[in-house]
Amino acid sequence: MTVVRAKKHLGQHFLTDKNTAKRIVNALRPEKGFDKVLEVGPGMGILSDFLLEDKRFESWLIDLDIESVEFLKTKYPSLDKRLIHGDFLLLDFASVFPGPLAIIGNFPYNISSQILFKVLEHRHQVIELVGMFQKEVAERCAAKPGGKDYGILSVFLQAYYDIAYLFTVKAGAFNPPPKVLSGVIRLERNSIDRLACNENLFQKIVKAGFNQRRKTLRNALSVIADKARMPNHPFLDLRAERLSVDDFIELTNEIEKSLK
Ligand SMILES: C[S@@+](CC[C@H](N)C(=O)[O-])C[C@H]1O[C@@H](n2cnc3c(N)ncnc32)[C@H](O)[C@@H]1O
Repeated sequence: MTVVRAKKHLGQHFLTDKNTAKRIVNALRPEKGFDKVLEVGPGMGILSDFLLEDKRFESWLIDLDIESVEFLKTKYPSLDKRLIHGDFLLLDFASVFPGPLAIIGNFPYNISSQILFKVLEHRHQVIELVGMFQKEVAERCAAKPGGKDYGILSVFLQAYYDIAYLFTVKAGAFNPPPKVLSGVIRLERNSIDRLACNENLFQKIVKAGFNQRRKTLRNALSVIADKARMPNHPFLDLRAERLSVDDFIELTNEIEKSLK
């Protein structure tokens, strides 16, 4: 079988280390309630080999690269409609996967944030994600309050998912090797009721707070409402990076009350 030529614009760095591939697939926890797994960007199938062996769930693959898809068609002739040629970012989830599912991938790093925002958009279906990102992005997802990595992506993701940083992968595990280290993380959907607040206002507050992250929240949030209408709450004297997700929820509820 000829191999797929690595294309830079598709973020193609093929993992060659089978042990790493196995560790990524083994990090899935179907006992959490999914029976379908969608692999984003299977490339030449190093993760798919392990996924398709696992009979606890049904695996689906989507790749944007026609050369990869042709390669995988020959490699896994029985996959049929479970091998999709298409753009994950444009995938109409509801029509292909009506129920709960997990997402896995050694993701193309050039579209990491878009992948994560797509997952957030479909958070009611995506109950788990296991995958590899550029190490910095993986660290940002899992970051705790107080550090420079903690930002909008961390708060939005952690509002809906419990996140664990699993392990780091060196550039030498890929062909061609990327210029950066990689990190594998797992996102698990947390309790649906956690976000007991006005989600729209929550998102506005988080965005405004981090957009001017060196200012106290009282100053940064003046784009949302006049300072005089803000509650007298101690969180407003802090910078956004000091607040946990639960603190942001509490603040959202306080601000909503005082704006009524
Ligand atoms: C980093 S490579 C990983 C390939 C393979 N999983 C591996 O571990 O060797 C990323 C893969 O994502 C695919 N890809 C890039 N953009 C995509 C998109 N928007 N939707 C689906 N797949 C995409 C690329 O074609 C490539 O196969």
